[in-house]
Amino acid sequence: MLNGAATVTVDLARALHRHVEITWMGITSYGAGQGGSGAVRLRKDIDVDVSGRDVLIVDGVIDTGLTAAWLMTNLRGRGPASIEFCGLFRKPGARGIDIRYVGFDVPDGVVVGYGLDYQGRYRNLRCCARLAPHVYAPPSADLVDHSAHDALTE
Ligand SMILES: O=P(O)(O)OC[C@H]1O[C@H](OP(=O)(O)OP(=O)(O)O)[C@H](O)[C@@H]1O
Ligand code: HPA
Repeated sequence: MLNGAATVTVDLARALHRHVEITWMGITSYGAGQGGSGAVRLRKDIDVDVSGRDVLIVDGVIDTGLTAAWLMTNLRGRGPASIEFCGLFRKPGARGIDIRYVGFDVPDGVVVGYGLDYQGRYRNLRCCARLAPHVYAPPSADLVDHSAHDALTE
C-alpha cells in the first residue's frame, strides 16, 4: 500500500526468510470516521496477477477500517490462494474488523513517522509519534486563554 505503508512493508519484507514479491497499490480513503464520505478511490493498481498466490496486504495504520475492508474484498475477487491483512497500527474504530496481524492498538489521534504523515509531513521520522492534538484540532477561539499570550507579547 502506498504511501503510509512503504516503510513498514520494506522492513517487514527484509525480516521474512522466504521469497516475497512486493507490489504497490495506491488508495485514497475518505473515511466516514473523519467526516468523509466513506468512499475509496483506487489511484494505482498492483502490477502482479495474484490469482493462486498467497497475498499479504500491509498498511501503516487502520483507522476506520474502510481501506482494509475495501482492499480485502477487491483482492479476494482476483482469486488468490490466501489473503491476510497486516496493519502496523490499529485505532479503536477498526477493532470490530477481522485483521490477522496487528502491530499495536493505539488510541484515537494522529500517528506520524515511519512512513505515516500528517498533511504530507513527518513520513521521514525514524520513530513513530502521536501528534500533539493542538496541531490537528486547534482549540476554538472561545476557549483560548489570551492572558498567557498577552503576557508573552507585552
Ligand atoms: O482505515 P481508514 O480510515 O480507511 O484509513 C487508513 C488509511 O488512511 C491512510 O492513508 P491515506 O489515505 O492518508 O494515504 P497515505 O497512505 O498516502 O498516507 C493510511 O495509510 C491507510 O491506508
Ligand atoms: N496517521 C497518518 N495517516 C492516517 C492516520 C494517522 O493516524 N489515520 C488515518 N490516516
